[in-house]
Amino acid sequence: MSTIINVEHLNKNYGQKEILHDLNFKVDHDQIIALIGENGAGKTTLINILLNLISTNSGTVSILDNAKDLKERIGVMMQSNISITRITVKEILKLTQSYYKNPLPYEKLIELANLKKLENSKMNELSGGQKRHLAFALAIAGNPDLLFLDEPTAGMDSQSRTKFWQTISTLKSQHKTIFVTSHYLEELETIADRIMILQNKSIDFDGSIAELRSLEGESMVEFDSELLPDLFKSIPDIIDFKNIGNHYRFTTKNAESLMEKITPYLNAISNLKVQQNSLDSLFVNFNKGDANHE
Ligand SMILES: Nc1ncnc2c1ncn2[C@@H]1O[C@H](COP(=O)(O)OP(=O)(O)OP(=O)(O)O)[C@@H](O)[C@H]1O
Repeated sequence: MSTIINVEHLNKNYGQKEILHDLNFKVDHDQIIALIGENGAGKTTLINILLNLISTNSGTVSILDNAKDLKERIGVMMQSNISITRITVKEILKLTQSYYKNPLPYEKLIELANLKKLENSKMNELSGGQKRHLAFALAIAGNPDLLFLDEPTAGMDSQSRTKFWQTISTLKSQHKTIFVTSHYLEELETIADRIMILQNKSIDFDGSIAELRSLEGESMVEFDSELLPDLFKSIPDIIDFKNIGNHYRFTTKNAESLMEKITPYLNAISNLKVQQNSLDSLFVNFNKGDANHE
C-alpha cells in the first residue's frame, strides 16, 4: 500500500523566524493522527504546507503519492469558519458535491455532519458551532481518503463533540486517514492511533498514547495524609511529585511499586485515587521534561 503522507527534511521560516526545523515523518492508511502542540507551535503552518497552501523553505512533501486526483481525495476543515453567504446549507452542500466524481450521498452527508435540522437554514443564520458542522460537511462531501481537521470541535457543544468523534471513528473504520489538531486533548485521547507532539520547531514525540505513557508515566496516584513528605521521597519510578499541604500527587511509571511503598501507611492515608495518566497531563509532563533538558 502507498504512503498517505511523506515528509522529508521539511524546513519553514516566516521571514527570519524559523517555525519548522527538519521535520521527517510518514503516515500510513487507516490511522487517526493527532498533532498537538502549544499555541504558535506551528501546527496550522504544517497543515497548510501539507495542503500545498504555503511553500516550504526546503524539504519534500508528498501526499497520496502525488496522485493525479489528489484534490478529489482530500478533505479539509480549517480553523477559520467559512465565509458567510445567504444560500442554504442544502444548496452549498449540493453545489460542493457536484464538484466531485464520487461524493457522499446527500442524506448520508447531513446525517454524518449532524445537519438534518439545518438543511434549509441560510449559511449566514448559523451559529458558530453550527458553522463548524457545515465546515465538516463540506470537508467530507467528496468522500475523501485523507481528511485534515484543524481544531474541528472548537465552538461545538459537548453533545455535538461526542457525536463528531463518533463520526470520525466511523470514517476511520471506512479506511479513511485523519490528521487532526486540537487543544481538547481529552477528546483525542481515546480516538488517536498516533500522537505527534510539535514543539521547539520539530516533532519531539511520535507514537501511541501507550508509548507516551511509558515515557511520561502510566499513572497518577493522589491521596491526603498528615505524614511528612520525606517518607514518600524514596519511592522508585516517580516522574513527578507534588505535595501541597496534606495533599500528595505522584506521577509514576509503576503504580504497583508505589502502592507497595504506601501500603504500610494506609491507616494514615485518605482520599486515595489511582488513575491512568490523561493525555493532558502527559503533554504537560512532556513539556516540563523538555524545558528541564534545555
Ligand atoms: N503568515 C504568517 N507570517 C508570519 N508569521 C506567521 C504567519 N502565520 C503564522 N505565523 C507564526 O508562526 C508560528 C506558528 O503559527 P501556527 O498558526 O502554525 O501555530 P499553531 O500551532 O497552529 O497555533 P494555534 O494552536 O494557536 O492555532 C506563530 O509564531 C505565528 O505567529
